[in-house]
Amino acid sequence: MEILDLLQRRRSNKQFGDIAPNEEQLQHILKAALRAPDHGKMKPYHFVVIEKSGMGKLREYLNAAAIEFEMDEKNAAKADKLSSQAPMVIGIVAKIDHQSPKVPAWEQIVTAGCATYAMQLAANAQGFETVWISKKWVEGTAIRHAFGCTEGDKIIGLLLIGSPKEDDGISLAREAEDPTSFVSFIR
Ligand SMILES: Cc1cc2nc3c(=O)[nH]c(=O)nc-3n(C[C@H](O)[C@H](O)[C@H](O)COP(=O)(O)O)c2cc1C
Repeated sequence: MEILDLLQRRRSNKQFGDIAPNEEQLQHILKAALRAPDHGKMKPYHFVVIEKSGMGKLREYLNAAAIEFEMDEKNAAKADKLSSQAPMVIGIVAKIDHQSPKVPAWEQIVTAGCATYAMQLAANAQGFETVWISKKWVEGTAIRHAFGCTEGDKIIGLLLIGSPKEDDGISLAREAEDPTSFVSFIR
């Protein structure tokens, strides 16, 4: 796929087939993350790859969060379902140095966000659907512990990745959007 076409028409999808990226495809995804713009070359992130065999554990962490935050039935059910939606999940932890004299926390979080988006695009480019999920669950004690978070860290997302549900390739927006109303110029 043409890179500009992907950039202009990518979309998220919560429906997945059974196939996860293989080792080589996963490496491409992770290597894309490492080239996110990064003030001070801090690499302020950590990625936790959850494969099919680890989904039972992810389910435990998310269910624990539902209890911890006293979620209503609807959200508890969503938390329970999340681990069965995609064949691979990558957890993204923003490893924030709150003492950095040069790079404020917000810049480090943006870098982790750019890394996440780079992973989405690298997955799309290899024929995989993705969706970035966060919600309150990612603040749970169990998942934070499992992801190796220290106090100042923030889990910014669970990136669900998998093959398209149907055999006809990844879903894309029909056409690029018109940016006119989001742009001004100084000339
Ligand atoms: C930081 C972040 C957190 C998100 N968390 C959720 C979420 O918890 N649940 C959800 O349905 N979508 C969430 N989204 C939005 C989806 O990933 C997706 O972008 C949205 O459904 C719009 O689809 P599109 O990417 O095709 O425009 C989040 C996006 C970002 C950037």
